[in-house]
Amino acid sequence: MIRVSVLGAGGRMGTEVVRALKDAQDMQTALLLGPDDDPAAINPSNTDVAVDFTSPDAVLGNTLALIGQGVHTVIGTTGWTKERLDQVRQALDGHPGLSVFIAPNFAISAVLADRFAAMAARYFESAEVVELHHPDKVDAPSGTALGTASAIAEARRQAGMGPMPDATQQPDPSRGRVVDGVHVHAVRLRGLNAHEEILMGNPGEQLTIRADSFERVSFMPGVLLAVRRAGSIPGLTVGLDHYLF
Ligand SMILES: NC(=O)C1=CN([C@@H]2O[C@H](COP(=O)(O)OP(=O)(O)OC[C@H]3O[C@@H](n4cnc5c(N)ncnc54)[C@H](OP(=O)(O)O)[C@@H]3O)[C@@H](O)[C@H]2O)C=CC1
Ligand SMILES: O=C(O)C1=N[C@H](C(=O)O)C[C@H](O)C1
Repeated sequence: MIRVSVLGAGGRMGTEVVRALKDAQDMQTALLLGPDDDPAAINPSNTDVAVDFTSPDAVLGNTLALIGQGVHTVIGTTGWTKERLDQVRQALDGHPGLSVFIAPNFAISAVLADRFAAMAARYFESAEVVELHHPDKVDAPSGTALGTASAIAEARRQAGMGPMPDATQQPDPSRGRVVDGVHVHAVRLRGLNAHEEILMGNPGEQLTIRADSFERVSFMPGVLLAVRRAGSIPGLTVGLDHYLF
C-alpha cells in the first residue's frame, strides 16, 4: 500500500484527491493537512508520497519542507517560476533518489492539447492562448496556459520563426500577458471549471485546439499515476507528459 499524505486536503482539489485515494486499491491516506498544520509532520515513518494542492503562496515552502523530510512529492499547485524551480533543484541536490514531480495540469485533455499545440506551432504565423476558469481561482493566467505559451514559443524558436504579426499601437492596449512572446488571455466566469483554447492562424485559415475539464475528477487519473510513479525519476520533473509519452 502506498501511504499518501495530502496538503490542502480541505480544498476543492484536495477533497477530490482524498476521495480518489479512498477508491484506489493500492493506496491509503496518511496525514491530511490544512493551512494551520506543519508540513514537517509528514515524514517517511508515516508517508511514502505527499500530494500538494494548496496555494501559489504556500507551495514552495511546503515543497522545501518535504524535501527536508525526505518524502517524495507530487504537486499540482501553481505559482512556479524558473527561480522557484531552481530553489527546488538546489534543495534536491542534497537528497539523491528523492523526487519532486510538478504537473501544471493532470488532465489528459490538457496534456494532449499542449502537445498538439507544440506540434502545430511551427506551421502558423500567429498563436494566442485563452484560458477560462471558475472565478474562485486565485492566480491568472493559469499555470497550464503559462506552460502552453512557453511550449509554443520554444517550438517557434526551434523553427527559426520571428515575432508574430501585431499592429497594436495604442498606449494602453488590452492584449493579455505576453509570455515568451505569446499573448495569454484569462477569463473568470461562474459556471466554468478549467478550460483552455489555443488559437493559431495563417492567411485564410485557423486551427483551434480546445481542452475542457468540466469536473475535477478529470485530474484524478493523472494524480494517481504520478503517485504510483513517485521516485521513478529522481530529482525534479515538470509535466505529466514525462509519464505518458
Ligand atoms: N495541476 C492540476 O491539474 C490542477 C491544479 N490546480 C491548482 O491547485 C491549487 C489548488 O486549487 P484548488 O483546490 O482549487 O484551491 P482551494 O483554495 O480550493 O484549495 C486550497 C486548499 O489549500 C489550503 N491551504 C492553503 N495554504 C496551505 C498550507 N500552507 N498548507 C496546507 N493547506 C493549505 C487552503 O485552506 P484555506 O482555504 O483555509 O486557506 C485550501 O483548503 C491551485 O494552485 C490550482 O491552480 C487545480 C486544479 C488542477
Ligand atoms: O485552479 C484551477 O482550477 C486549475 N488550475 C491549474 C492551472 O492553473 O493551470 C490547472 C487547471 O487549469 C485547473
